[in-house]
Amino acid sequence: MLNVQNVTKQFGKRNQKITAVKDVTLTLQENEIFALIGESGSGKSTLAEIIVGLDRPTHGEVRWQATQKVQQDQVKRVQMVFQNPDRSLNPYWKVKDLIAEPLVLNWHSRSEAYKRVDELLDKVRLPKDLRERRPSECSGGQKQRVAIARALALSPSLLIADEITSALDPKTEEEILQLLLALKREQRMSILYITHRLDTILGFADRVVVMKDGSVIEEGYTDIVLNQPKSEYTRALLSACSYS
Ligand SMILES: Nc1ncnc2c1ncn2[C@@H]1O[C@H](COP(=O)(O)OP(=O)(O)OP(=O)(O)O)[C@@H](O)[C@H]1O
Repeated sequence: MLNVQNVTKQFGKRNQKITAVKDVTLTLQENEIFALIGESGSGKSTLAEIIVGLDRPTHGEVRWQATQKVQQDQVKRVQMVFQNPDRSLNPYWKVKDLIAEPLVLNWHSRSEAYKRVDELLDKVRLPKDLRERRPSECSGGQKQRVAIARALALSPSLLIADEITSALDPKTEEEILQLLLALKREQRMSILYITHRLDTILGFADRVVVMKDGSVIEEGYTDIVLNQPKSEYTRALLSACSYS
């Protein structure tokens, strides 16, 4: 579905360059959950922002279906949910307006957009009475579901979830993972799931890429990478989260 081809991203000026992503090549398939794993600073968010079109690579490119370059319009095909809903959701807006916003920005009338809000709340298993609430009147898990509903409004084929469960308790985290699995099944969408915790992805992600210092260290089917890690780095990540 999408190829990331030799992508490198550097920040900073000539004598103080930081290479956040180094020559990364990977392919995302249709209808799969693809996990991007690595410790803090390994380049996961930078790569995600390049895929979603929020940033441009210094070298390399992102291509859809082997032929099309990512363009402005294709940003609709990929939507991103961020770690902290308190930063991504406007606190003064009601849930119905937060979810309707991408539709209104894409030429739907407000009444048409509001009609879709109930359907989107349903998709993320939230009750309709949440429509009139503001983010401060929702729990952390509910806020992430609102952010997911908003991301689903434009029916993307790829959803990027960047550490979306890191502020949630284990039970709510598990519920969000189950929701993503259901969305993959029901919407036939792909999900790029970014986390630093390897233990959350078994039985969830189909494939995994392990990143370190901007480079891909290891890649493969999740159960194989977790049960037979090839690199020392992956083994260390596994023992850090006491996976056995
Ligand atoms: N806008 C920027 N300007 C300069 N350096 C940046 C910028 N964005 C990221 N970096 C640097 O690039 C490297 C990779 O950062 P990135 O946020 O992609 O890592 P990450 O794996 O997502 O980390 P985390 O899990 O902590 O979010 C880090 O060294 C970071 O300091």
